[in-house]
Amino acid sequence: AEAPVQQQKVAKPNVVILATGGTIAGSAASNTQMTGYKAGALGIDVLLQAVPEIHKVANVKGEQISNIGSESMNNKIWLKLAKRINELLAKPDVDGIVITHGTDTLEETAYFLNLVIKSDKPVVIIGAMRPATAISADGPVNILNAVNLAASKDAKGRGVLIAMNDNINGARDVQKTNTLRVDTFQSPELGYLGYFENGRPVFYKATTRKHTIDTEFDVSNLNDLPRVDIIYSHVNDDGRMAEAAVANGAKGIVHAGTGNGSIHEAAEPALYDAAKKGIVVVRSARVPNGPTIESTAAWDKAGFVHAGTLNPQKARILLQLGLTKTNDPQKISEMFKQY
Ligand SMILES: NC(=O)CC[C@H](N)C(=O)O
Repeated sequence: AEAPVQQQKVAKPNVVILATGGTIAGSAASNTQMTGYKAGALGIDVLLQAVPEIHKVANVKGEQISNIGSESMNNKIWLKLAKRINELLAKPDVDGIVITHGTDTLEETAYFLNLVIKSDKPVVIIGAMRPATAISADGPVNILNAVNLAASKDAKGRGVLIAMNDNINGARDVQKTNTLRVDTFQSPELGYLGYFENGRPVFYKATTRKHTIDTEFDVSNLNDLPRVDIIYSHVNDDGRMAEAAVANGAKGIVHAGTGNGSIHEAAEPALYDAAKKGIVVVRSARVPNGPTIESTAAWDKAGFVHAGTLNPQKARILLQLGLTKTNDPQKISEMFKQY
């Protein structure tokens, strides 16, 4: 006799949510309060209780990594987070990761993880602009979209993704572009990778830059990262900040220059001195859009690296990781062309 037709039960994907703090876990005194609340006040369990729908999509587990305002993010939490993600994704029964994070430095954590996670499984970062206690809080829908994305096979191999306000941005190109609005995360220069269409992630583009399993960076034996300072140029810049960076032990300096990464002539001597001491200097731009490219000036001769389309805070991360491998500006310059 023929065997009865069996209903094939498709197992739900397993997604782990790692909570680090931020407005998404923020609590205010009233539901009309949109600023001045306490970020990182609510634990992971409270966040997940607000979105029971996620359990239809995936088997979800939560872990608390930290509970801070992301303006206070540091190397220690970054390394803890990266090592935990690598450990989890190495398990065959973990299919994807969602990280909840404050929005202030979300783009930095995203790019850091994009360079050090050793798996092609989906890693999604989200935050919120309105505290969890607010009317029309944006956290819950971002959590639902993020779990959909982390559970999706389509999200594999695309690098770390940011899922906020129904858009999918890539870690390398995303920026917080507005201090208050919920549509703050954009990739103004290079565009979104995709959108959520009725909760379903749909991709239209992919980055050409190396990430995750294709990078040379490995944090598994690191307990700290090299010190890199950012110096923001302006009228009357006189190089004192560059001197202070050197005096405080910077191994690298990112110069957020005017225009196409220009340096004030009064600040040049301090930066040339830094380069002579073996400190790697990267020229980036305080202008929000457009690449920082090579120059005909003495800057290239001095070995200053140009940041391309990375903004100063992202250039800083690539320089930190580059310095774990070499302090040869030429080799670091190659990294800025690849990542
Ligand atoms: N919207 C936010 O998440 C900002 C809150 C806080 N400053 C943080 O980044 O954690």
